[in-house]
Amino acid sequence: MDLQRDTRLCIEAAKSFLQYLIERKQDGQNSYDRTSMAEDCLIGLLGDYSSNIAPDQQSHNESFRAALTTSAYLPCETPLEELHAIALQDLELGSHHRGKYLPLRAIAPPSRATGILVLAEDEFEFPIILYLHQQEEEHVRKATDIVDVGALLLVKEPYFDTMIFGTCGIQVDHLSDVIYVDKDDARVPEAWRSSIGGGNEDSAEAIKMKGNLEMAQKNHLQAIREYVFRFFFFFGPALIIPDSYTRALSQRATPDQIEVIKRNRALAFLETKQFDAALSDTGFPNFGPDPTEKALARAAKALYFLGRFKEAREVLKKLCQRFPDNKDGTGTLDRVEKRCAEQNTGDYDFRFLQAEAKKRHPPVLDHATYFGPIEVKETQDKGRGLFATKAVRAGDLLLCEKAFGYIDAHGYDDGRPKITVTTYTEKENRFIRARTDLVRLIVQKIHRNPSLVSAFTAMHHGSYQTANTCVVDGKPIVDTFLTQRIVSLNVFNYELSSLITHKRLRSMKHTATHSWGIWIKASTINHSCTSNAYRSIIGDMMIVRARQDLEPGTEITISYCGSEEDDEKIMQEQFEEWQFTCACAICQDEQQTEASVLAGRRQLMDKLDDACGSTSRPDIQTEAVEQLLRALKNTYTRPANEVPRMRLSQAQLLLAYVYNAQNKMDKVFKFVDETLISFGFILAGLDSTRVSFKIIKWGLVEDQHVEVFRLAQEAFEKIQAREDAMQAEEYARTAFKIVVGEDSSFESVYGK
Ligand SMILES: C[S@@+](CC[C@H](N)C(=O)[O-])C[C@H]1O[C@@H](n2cnc3c(N)ncnc32)[C@H](O)[C@@H]1O
Repeated sequence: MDLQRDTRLCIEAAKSFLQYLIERKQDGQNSYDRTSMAEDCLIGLLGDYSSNIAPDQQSHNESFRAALTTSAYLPCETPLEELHAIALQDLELGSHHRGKYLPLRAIAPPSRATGILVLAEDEFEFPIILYLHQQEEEHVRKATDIVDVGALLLVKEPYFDTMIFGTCGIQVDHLSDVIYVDKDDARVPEAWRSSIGGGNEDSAEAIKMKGNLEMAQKNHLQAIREYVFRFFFFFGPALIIPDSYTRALSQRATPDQIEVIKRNRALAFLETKQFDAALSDTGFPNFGPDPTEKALARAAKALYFLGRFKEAREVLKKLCQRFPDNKDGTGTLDRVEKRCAEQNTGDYDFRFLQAEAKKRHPPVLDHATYFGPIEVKETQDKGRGLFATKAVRAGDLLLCEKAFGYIDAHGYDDGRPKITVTTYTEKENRFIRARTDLVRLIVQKIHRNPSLVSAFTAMHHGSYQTANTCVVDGKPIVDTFLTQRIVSLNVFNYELSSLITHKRLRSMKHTATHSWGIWIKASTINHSCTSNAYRSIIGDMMIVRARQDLEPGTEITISYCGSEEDDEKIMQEQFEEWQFTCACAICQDEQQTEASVLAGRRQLMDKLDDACGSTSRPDIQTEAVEQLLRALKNTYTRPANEVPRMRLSQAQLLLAYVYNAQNKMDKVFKFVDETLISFGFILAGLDSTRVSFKIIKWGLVEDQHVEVFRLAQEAFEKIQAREDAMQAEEYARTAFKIVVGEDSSFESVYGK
């Protein structure tokens, strides 16, 4: 959020609060003490908030909260009925008031910072700033829909602390720590009940009608969203709140009325992405002997969004059977059948996925997750890991997983307001913003859908001590700090698709990662610099393919940070974020090699870079480069198929191209061979022995290998070795499939 805008919002909120105080003062409703305290509070808020922002910083942006997060603390695990009320004057600064709850009433309109700021009072009319974090963004739900003037809330185990503006207030970091209540709630102070006016006289039917009216008022938007919902699988702003129906259900009603109210509320829950609750309101799985069309249709939708495609299919079959005229039934059944097929076989229409990823913003795709021959097991020293359950070949699909949470940071460049902390660079900024948004997205998702909590919280979270309870007051406990930790240890970032990355690398352009996501199963894969699997991306679908032939029981590994770094120190620094030290063959070899040898290798590498980097291909001093390569090879004691030497490959490939241009075919084969050997491949048929071309062992396939195999193909064609050329082309295609995730786009990049 733009600081200027942020400040303006605060000032506006503060002004309206001051106005409110003045009016109350004029009405004789306010004691002087209280008003002056409120004013102090505001002066603190406005003064510190705006004076902290130097004018030259105002064009910069970012999440204050991201930079100034409080130390982690656990959410409240105690049911409300076991907590005791506390008043503001009894709060201690810097304390989490365990065992207590604080009833508050909002007394000014809310404003947005990275969360929602609202001025509230307790029953003794003491004002306080309440800072609600992890709330939905304004474009999803208006702040006034969350907490407007007059809203009553109970803050569980309130955390009273100084805030970023230098004033003090109540920080609510965990969504489950605040409960919004009705004026009828027994815990609402008596004074507020009477001031708000009479009890609830509306009948269930009357309140239901109100709910229907709310729905009807959104008719136009609703129609649009229904269209989007069906065809683009994307929700627009969640405007319909199921509260009226919930209130209606708390009144006396006949079973038929309850049935109807629940069905209506199911739709409202669907609209607000509360799929568990929607499903429960439809009656699923026991619809009774005479299920209604709406109950079946809504249950199927909820199941679809929860990824429970097989159950959705059964419900839809029932819907189509009983209500053959239902306009959604057959179409949705077709779609569900496709998801079931994807889930069972991993048979995706990848061309379609690529097209969808380009078209959708954000590129969140409508496809099912496939898990191939894999299982999660404990490793000896790396926590859990993913293992192959069957023999697989290089290029085989191990999994294709839809993201649990996904953020496309493209929006930060133009459309949406930027947020930046001035002490962070632009790149770090994007990084912080994306993570902050991803945490909020996940917190919101699991808060709304308790059935998803356990899979997410089982993800690796290092030494973080989690709460002992999962559910309190009938709602899932959502620990923001645990979510932050899980995101930081498991997040990956990408371009829109690996196909785009591949094309960019091919044309020597820089790649730019914009998207951040969490993939639950894929996150069980441990790192190795000599990994035997490769992850690629299409929109929010992560694809993991075998990079080599794998025996059953082999631990599947991927590289967390690319293989271009071969400086051990730099590599290990990258792992600090994940809190481990890599002990793969490359890292071990670096550690065991004498410092003088490493220094000599670095010097030779610099010379090699100079020899290759400054000249255009035909001008390269081939003999000098070959000599440097020979000297470099002598600095390694173990063979390349055990300890790959990726950095040598660039010069080797360059030589292969130069010799190809000079039609020195023996040299072409030699340097194609050496390029691949540097990546750990073992090959036959690329030397003077006239055996057929064959990969005996796949190495660490990377994007450039598609070109390497195509060069081999061209060279074989030149010497009329057709079968070997065809074999090389097949390898090029397999390499493409591994790095891009699919090979249906191969021709679009390389032609026929
Ligand atoms: C994305 S998780 C991988 C799955 C994790 N092992 C689990 O139990 O869920 C990343 C964490 O796994 C561990 N890890 C991954 N690769 C490792 C390696 N090569 N050596 C040691 N620990 C590793 C580290 O604790 C790291 O923070």
